This record gives sequence, structure tokens and C-alpha cells, in this order.
Amino acid sequence: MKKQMKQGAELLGIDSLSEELVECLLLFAEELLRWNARINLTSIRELDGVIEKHILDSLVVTGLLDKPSRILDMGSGGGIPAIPLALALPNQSFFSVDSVGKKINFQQHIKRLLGLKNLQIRCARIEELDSAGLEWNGFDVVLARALAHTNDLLKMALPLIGPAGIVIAMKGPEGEGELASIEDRWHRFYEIPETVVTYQLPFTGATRCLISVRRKDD
Ligand SMILES: C[S@@+](CC[C@H](N)C(=O)[O-])C[C@H]1O[C@@H](n2cnc3c(N)ncnc32)[C@H](O)[C@@H]1O
Repeated sequence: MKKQMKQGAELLGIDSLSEELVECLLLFAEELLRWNARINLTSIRELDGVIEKHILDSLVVTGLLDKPSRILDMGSGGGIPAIPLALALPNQSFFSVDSVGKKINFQQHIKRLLGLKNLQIRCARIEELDSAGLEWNGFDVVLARALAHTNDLLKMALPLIGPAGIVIAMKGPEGEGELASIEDRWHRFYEIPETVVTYQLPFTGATRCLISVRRKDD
């Protein structure tokens, strides 16, 4: 499995993964499946599927996170993409939010197990998070994977993102269509799109799309 993870990363153009990082990512994947027998964290049941569709897919975002940032993952579920990214980018600060307590308990377990100091975790509804009430005021990057339509993500992110911050929507093949249907009102607040990256997962060839949108300076 370690070889598969490294090979997949190479095929996706992700910077080479250290042995220690691969071990941590693998442990996360195994724990995700172990807890999945009791609580619903993922529909994927096999380790190779978790590695490709959750871990490697999360790591593709590292290519868009080049400078030290405060990063919010909205609706992170079992910690995806926040946990693989926090492991891969120890100098970036992550804040992971989901409204389901059992999923947050799993993330807390992983944080303890892997000693993840750059990850904060909160059980809350996104709409009830107010940047003024957070320790961090205005995120540089807001991520969301499999949470909602891009229009809804832009609405959720607006009160939480700082000036010139970016929203990255992690999408499947529907991404291009969603981009075309972004409502006019969001062009007042965001540069749409900042970038779009379309890629294929390395083993199944499934299509993924990263839509990146920058908030305009106030
Ligand atoms: C389909 S799952 C995706 C989880 C994870 N991002 C992934 O890619 O595996 C969507 C997650 O968003 C959470 N969620 C949905 N609406 C939310 C909201 N308004 N506030 C916080 N979390 C929310 C759900 O509890 C669920 O865990």
C-alpha cells in the first residue's frame, strides 16, 4: 500500500512523500475504515480506494497552497481533506468543521494519535460559525469537498474568508457545469474563476476538478 501511495502521488505530480508521511497517511486510512464499521465516515470500503479517492485526491490541493495560510475545511466529515493536508503541510494551520459529533470524535482521535498540532477541530454548523467568534479572524483559504453546489459554498464561505482569500471547491466531473452556473451576484465578491484544475485519479481514471475563486479586496 505504501508503494501504491507513492506511485499515485508521483503520477499526480505531488511532491515526493517522505516515509514518515506515508506511514501517517496509511494509519489515518486504516483508522478511517476501522471506525467506519461503527460510524458512517465513507462509502468506500477498501483500503486502496481510500488511498486513491480520499488521500491522494486531498493531496492534489497541496499544489494550490504555496504560502503559509490559515485554512478552513467546511464539512470535513472524516477529516477529508483537512487531515491528509495537515499531515503533508505541517507549517500551514488547519481548522476543520463538521456538524456531526461522531465524525468530529473520529477527527479528535486522529489528531491525538498522530500528534497533529497544526489542526483545530470544531463541531458546528458552518452557518453558525462567525469569524468574529473564532480565534482566527478571516481565513486565507476555505476548502470544501463533497459539501454543496459551488453557489452554496460561496455563500457559506463569504463571512469566513479574509480579503483576497481563496475558496477551493473540490469537485467531480460536475465541477465544470457548476462553474458555468455560478450566479451573477457572486461576481461582486469573487474573481470567478481564479483557476480551474481538472485531473484524473491515477488508478481508476475518475475525473476530479478543483475550482478556485478569489475573494475581491474590500
Ligand atoms: C458528503 S460529506 C463530505 C465529507 C468530506 N468533506 C469528504 O470529502 O469525505 C459532507 C459533510 O458535510 C457535513 N455538513 C453538511 N452540512 C453542513 C453544515 N451546514 N455545517 C457543517 N457541516 C456540514 C456533513 O455532516 C458531512 O460530514
